[in-house]
Amino acid sequence: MKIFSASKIREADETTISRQGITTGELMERAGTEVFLWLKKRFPDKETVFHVFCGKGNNGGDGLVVARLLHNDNYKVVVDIVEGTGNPSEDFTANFEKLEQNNLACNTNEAYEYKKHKIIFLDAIFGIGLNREVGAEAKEAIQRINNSAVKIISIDVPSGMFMDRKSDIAVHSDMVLTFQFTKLAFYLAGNCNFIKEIKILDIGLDKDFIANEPTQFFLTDRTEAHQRYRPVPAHAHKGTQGHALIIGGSYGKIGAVTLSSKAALKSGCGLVTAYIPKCGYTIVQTAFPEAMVLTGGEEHINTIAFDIEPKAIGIGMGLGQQPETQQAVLEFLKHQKTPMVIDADALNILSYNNEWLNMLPENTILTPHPKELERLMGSWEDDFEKMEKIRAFAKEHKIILVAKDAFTIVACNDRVHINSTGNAGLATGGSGDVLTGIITGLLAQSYSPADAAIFGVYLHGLAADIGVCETSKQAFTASDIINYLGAAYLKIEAEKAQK
Ligand SMILES: NC(=O)C1=CN([C@@H]2O[C@H](COP(=O)(O)OP(=O)(O)OC[C@H]3O[C@@H](n4cnc5c(N)ncnc54)[C@H](O)[C@@H]3O)[C@@H](O)[C@H]2O)[C@H](O)CC1
Ligand SMILES: [K+]
Repeated sequence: MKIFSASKIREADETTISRQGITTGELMERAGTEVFLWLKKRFPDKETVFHVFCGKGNNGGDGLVVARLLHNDNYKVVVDIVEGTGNPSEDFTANFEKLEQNNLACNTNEAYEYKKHKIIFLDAIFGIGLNREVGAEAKEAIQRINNSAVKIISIDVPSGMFMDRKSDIAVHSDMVLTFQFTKLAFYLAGNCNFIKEIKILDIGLDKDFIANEPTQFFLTDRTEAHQRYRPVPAHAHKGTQGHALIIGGSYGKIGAVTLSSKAALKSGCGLVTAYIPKCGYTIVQTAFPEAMVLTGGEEHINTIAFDIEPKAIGIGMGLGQQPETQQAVLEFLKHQKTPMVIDADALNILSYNNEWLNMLPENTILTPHPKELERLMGSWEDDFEKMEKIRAFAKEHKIILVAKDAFTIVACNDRVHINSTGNAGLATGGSGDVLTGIITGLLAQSYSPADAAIFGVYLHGLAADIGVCETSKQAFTASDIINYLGAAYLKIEAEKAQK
């Protein structure tokens, strides 16, 4: 799904208004109606009290439409107009006048006579138009909302959240009902306390505009994942499904390379060879009998040489950083042409030798966690700068950067793909090793590097989303990601079959 900037969203609005021959007020009515219908379905009990906080811009206008529709449908509605939210917009004013015509009073400050659990706060103070720091009055309203113990639903965006820079204070929403497009700011680590759940409401913006307008940002949702997914051909055999080579491991870290190798095979490739130091030979052969094993070095890898022809290579998991290993990795990378995923210690070795980055074959995939990312490309001030640096870094070195985080980012071909699956259960040792294995396995199956990275990250998160429902987040382990890969594939198959 495309992610547009606030200015592109405004353009989508204007195009829709002109192509569909409607007024801005009619579009606002449509947006408000979608919110109303969603609320009505979710909260059918007419004793529900909706306390609507409205700013004076168009987001507040949406709030007024919702308040009126709820009131006319016999819900209990309280409206507060928040001061210090700019000059009233035309459509805000028009809807404000309609409140009175519908006998709905504002700012009555009535104490609720209702039981607390039936109150919902609707947040319509600011939308995508926030363009300066929030002033005292709006801040007070945001704090009042946040300090309440009731359910908070934001219209379009949590009020106070900037779309293009770091936000200091914003509403902590339980649910954001956002119009037509998801927003980049929703996925940034610094904004994680502001949103629990997102629901995108279709308000009928112009389809051609959406399809044709370019953007650099995408959400890897179900549709994007399905487009990249490649079912196993009916006449496949192990020779056609690709051979993955996983290079890593050192004394005490053979588990990393074992996990990675298993994940590669479970992602669907035909054959897996693990290249490890000798100390791991019996461990890998025993723990993972499906793998073939090659060795180099005793307790750490000191040379990388083989006469097999893998279709993809994953390197770095549990590798260690012994001087001999560093030398072996650099020598190896120098001559590589095979599609490759570079992770963990192999990444660290690269970051001490930054000039080597330009020698990597085009579209090599790098999978750093935040600390490894910082070592590679330096630090960042905030999430927006981080995103920009990731994009520029991938472009400069002609590589694919998979920046692992709560919402993992894949930067490739001057585009940024934000993943939508996964959960805190993935914050567990070895989950990165599994991801590298999955991506390498997909590469071996002839997925393009971009598809392997984007779909691999999605699949990894989906396995965790399915898995934690049965294991809990606490008890979920990296091995569980591998165990639930099958369920993730089946879910994708079932979704595709439903279409
Ligand atoms: N396609 C859509 O998404 C639609 C969106 N709608 C809604 O419209 C808002 C955007 O409306 P806009 O009037 O541009 O902005 P806001 O309501 O977010 O508020 C801007 C308002 O507030 C002033 N302002 C900005 N920052 C501050 C500040 N820190 N302190 C005080 N005042 C501030 C600014 O000058 C404006 O006056 C979008 O989010 C949707 O909710 C349409 O209704 C339907 C289509
Ligand atoms: K809002």
